[in-house]
Amino acid sequence: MTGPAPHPPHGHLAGPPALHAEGIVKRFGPTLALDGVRLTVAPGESHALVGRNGAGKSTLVGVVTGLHRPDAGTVRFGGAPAPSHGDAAAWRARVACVHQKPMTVPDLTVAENLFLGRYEPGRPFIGWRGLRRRAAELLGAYGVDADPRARVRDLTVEQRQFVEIARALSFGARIVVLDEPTARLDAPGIARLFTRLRELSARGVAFLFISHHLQEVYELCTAVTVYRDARHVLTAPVADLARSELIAAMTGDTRGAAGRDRFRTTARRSPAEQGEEAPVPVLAAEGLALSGVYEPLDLAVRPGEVLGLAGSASSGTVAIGETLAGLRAPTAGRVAVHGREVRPGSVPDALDAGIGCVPEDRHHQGLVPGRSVAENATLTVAGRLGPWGMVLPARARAFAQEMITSLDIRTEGPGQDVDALSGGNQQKVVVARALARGPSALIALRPTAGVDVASKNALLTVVREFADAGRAAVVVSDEPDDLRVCDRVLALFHGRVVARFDGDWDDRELVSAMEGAADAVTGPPGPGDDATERDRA
Ligand SMILES: Nc1ncnc2c1ncn2[C@@H]1O[C@H](COP(=O)(O)OP(=O)(O)OP(=O)(O)O)[C@@H](O)[C@H]1O
Repeated sequence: MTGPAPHPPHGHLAGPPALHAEGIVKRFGPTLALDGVRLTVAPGESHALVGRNGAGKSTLVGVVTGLHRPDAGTVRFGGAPAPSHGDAAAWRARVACVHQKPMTVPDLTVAENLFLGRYEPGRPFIGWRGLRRRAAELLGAYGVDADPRARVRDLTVEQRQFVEIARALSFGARIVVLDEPTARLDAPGIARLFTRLRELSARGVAFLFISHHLQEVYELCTAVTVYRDARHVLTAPVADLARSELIAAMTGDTRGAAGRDRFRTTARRSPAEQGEEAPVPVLAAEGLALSGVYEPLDLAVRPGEVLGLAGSASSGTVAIGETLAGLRAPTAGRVAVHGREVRPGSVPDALDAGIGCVPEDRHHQGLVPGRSVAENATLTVAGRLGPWGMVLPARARAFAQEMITSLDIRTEGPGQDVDALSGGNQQKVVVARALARGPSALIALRPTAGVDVASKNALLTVVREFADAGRAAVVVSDEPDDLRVCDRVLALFHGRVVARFDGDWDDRELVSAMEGAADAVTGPPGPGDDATERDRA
């Protein structure tokens, strides 16, 4: 299926490619991150770049945005050679990148952010009124609904992304790189983003879209390029490529190893179905509440069980998971492991009680930069492996090696610096770390964010096996694919349980419950199933 670059979707947008990269080679020390790859994005085209964790996507983004100087190869914008390295303003005028992490300055206003780094010729002072007026015009021109006087920190993720896009386009860029732009948006936000991107495409703006969500690729993009192990594998019109072919190109496996229904066959362990008496829960919460975030909740996760907490960004599910793991103190209620009460809001006590956590923000709560994969994977067991600061390398390396294999972490080995791993592989190290101490209960907050489609299954299999060994797991996610590993799922909307799913469920019902369409607890209650909301009045 390798072929020439796809044609632009609309005849009137023909012209030299918005972006053309060819023969790009990039090394990081001994690692060959890009091995002679190419990429061509036509004007007005929405082009997806996909590949497994570590395939080289972010490195390519770095090369075409002027961040990394390639060791070989050429980059052209609209037919003209890329600016010289170091001329940041010239790069910004050609290509923009909207990262998962906002590049805007949170304490400045929208207007200030839009005109940051631009001087007005002949005017020594900034005219604030003029600035705001021009900001309003710019926002209007790109259909961005944000007040120029608002501080960027007060904007929603969605508004911030639009401000960044408007800013980039006003610099003259005709191609925008979107790196996992939907990661922190809920379903309506994603729909609005896509509508806006389609409008901009129709006006000739090209997009390079990096995503592990293949359904989004099919929804938004007209062409797709696949990289695998630092090489270009395929470029094709999205419409011509079946999902199975796309996954096969990413994994190099034509036998469909990344089958999505893997967990459907796993026997779910609802005691109700098995007619058993409910065993004593491993992890229990009673009347757990966080004022203004989620309402009082009882939970009981039994041995062998994976409980799902499903909900969008504002549902409170992440906060519940963080409370269970001691990252937040609840305003009411208690948490216990095997009947032992855990001190509220204490991570060390939660760890001692046997709770392991995969936090949502791996950059702040997950990894220690500048340390090896083995050190990071075993951080919480430092005490067991040896005195502080003297982690026994052999045991740490053995555990890390086991995790590298079972979680499919792409690294040169346990001794590699964690900073050198790709984003998805760093996430897997965070999962390893949560398991390092042999916890009884695992709390996994959006564990597969940034993880590629094949690695997702490896990771969810690890969660399933963790529970199957008689322990308990809680998976917080808004992705039906993640929730398939669960025995039962509670769907939350605005801090309240709105639906319960037991046994086999329909993903569409689950998604509509997360979007607030269901406002009743559904599904048969199991005996002793106390995972319902309390004190609703
Ligand atoms: N700063 C760096 N130093 C050393 N190696 C690096 C560095 N950045 C990336 N690499 C290596 O380059 C390769 C490609 O990484 P890259 O981040 O481009 O992958 P990716 O496709 O974006 O992956 P992901 O989907 O996980 O984000 C990986 O083997 C990675 O370990």
